[in-house]
Amino acid sequence: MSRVGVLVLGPAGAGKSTFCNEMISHMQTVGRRAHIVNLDPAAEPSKYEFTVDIRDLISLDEVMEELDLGPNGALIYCFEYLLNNLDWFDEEIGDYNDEYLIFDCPGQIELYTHIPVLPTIVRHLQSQLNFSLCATYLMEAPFIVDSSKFFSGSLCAMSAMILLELPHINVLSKIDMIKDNYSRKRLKRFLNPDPLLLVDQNDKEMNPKFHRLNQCIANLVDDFGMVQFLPLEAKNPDSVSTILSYIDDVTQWAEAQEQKEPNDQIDIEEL
Ligand SMILES: Nc1nc2c(ncn2[C@@H]2O[C@H](COP(=O)(O)OP(=O)(O)OP(=O)(O)O)[C@@H](O)[C@H]2O)c(=O)[nH]1
Ligand SMILES: [Mg+2]
Repeated sequence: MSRVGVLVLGPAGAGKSTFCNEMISHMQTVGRRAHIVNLDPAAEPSKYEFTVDIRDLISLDEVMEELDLGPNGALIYCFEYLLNNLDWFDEEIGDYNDEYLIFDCPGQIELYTHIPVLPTIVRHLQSQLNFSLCATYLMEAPFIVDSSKFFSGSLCAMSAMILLELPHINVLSKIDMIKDNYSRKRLKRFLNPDPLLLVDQNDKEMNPKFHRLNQCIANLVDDFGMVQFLPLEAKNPDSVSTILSYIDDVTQWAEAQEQKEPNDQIDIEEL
C-alpha cells in the first residue's frame, strides 16, 4: 500500500485552496487520481468537492456559538476535537488506498508554527496510515518584493519546516500579480533570492539599530537553504505541473507506483 499526501500550508489568503483545486484539475487532465482532504473548518465551498471534510466532524460556527469562542480559539478547539477523534479521520481516509491526497490546511499558521496540532496529525498519517508526505508552503509573490516581508515569511516557513519535519517545498504564489512589473531576469532573482543582498535593502529602510539582527536573520535563512521558491500562477497548468513533479520526486510517488505495477510479471517473461 502506498499513499502520498501533500500538505498545502501558508498564511491566510496565500492561495492554498486555489492551488489544491488546480492540482486536482491538472491531475485529472493527465489521467491521475487525487482527492482533497479539507482540514479547514471554516472552508468556503470549492470547485472540486472535498473527499474528506473536517466540517463533517465539527463545525467552526457551532463551536463559536456554543462555546462562545472567537474564530481562532474555535479553530484550535476544532483541531483538538479532531485529535481526540482520529478514529473518525482514519475511517474517512481508510478507503483511499493507493491514492494521492491533498490536504488543504487553514491559514492560521500558528497551527503549524506554534502548537503541535498539525505535527501530531502528520506523525499519525505517517506511522498509522503509512503515508509518504510532503509539505508545500505558499507565500504570496507580492510579499517577496518587500524584503522585510520576505524575512518574516521565510521565518514562518522555516518554523513550519522544523515543526513538521517533512520534505518541504516553498512556493511563490500569485506570480502573475508581479510578473508584468518585473523582467524575467528580475523575477528569477526573486525566485532564488540572496538574503545577504536583501538585508542591505532592509538596512536602508529600517532603523540602523536593527542592522545586526537583520544580518543574523539573513545568515540563518541563507544557511537553512530556505531561499528557493517555485513559481505558481494558479491558472497556468505548466506551473502547477512543475510543482507536482517536485512533489512526486520528494514523495517518491513514481517508485511507489512501479512497485505495484501489475504488468511487472509480463515484462519479466517477455525478456
Ligand atoms: N492573481 C492570482 N490570484 C490568486 C492566485 N491563487 C489564488 N488567488 C486568489 O487569492 C485569493 C485567496 O485564494 P485562496 O485559494 O482562497 O487562499 P487560501 O490560502 O486558501 O485562503 P485561506 O484558506 O483563507 O487561508 C482568492 O481570491 C483567489 O482567487 C493566483 O495564482 N493568482
Ligand atoms: Mg483556503
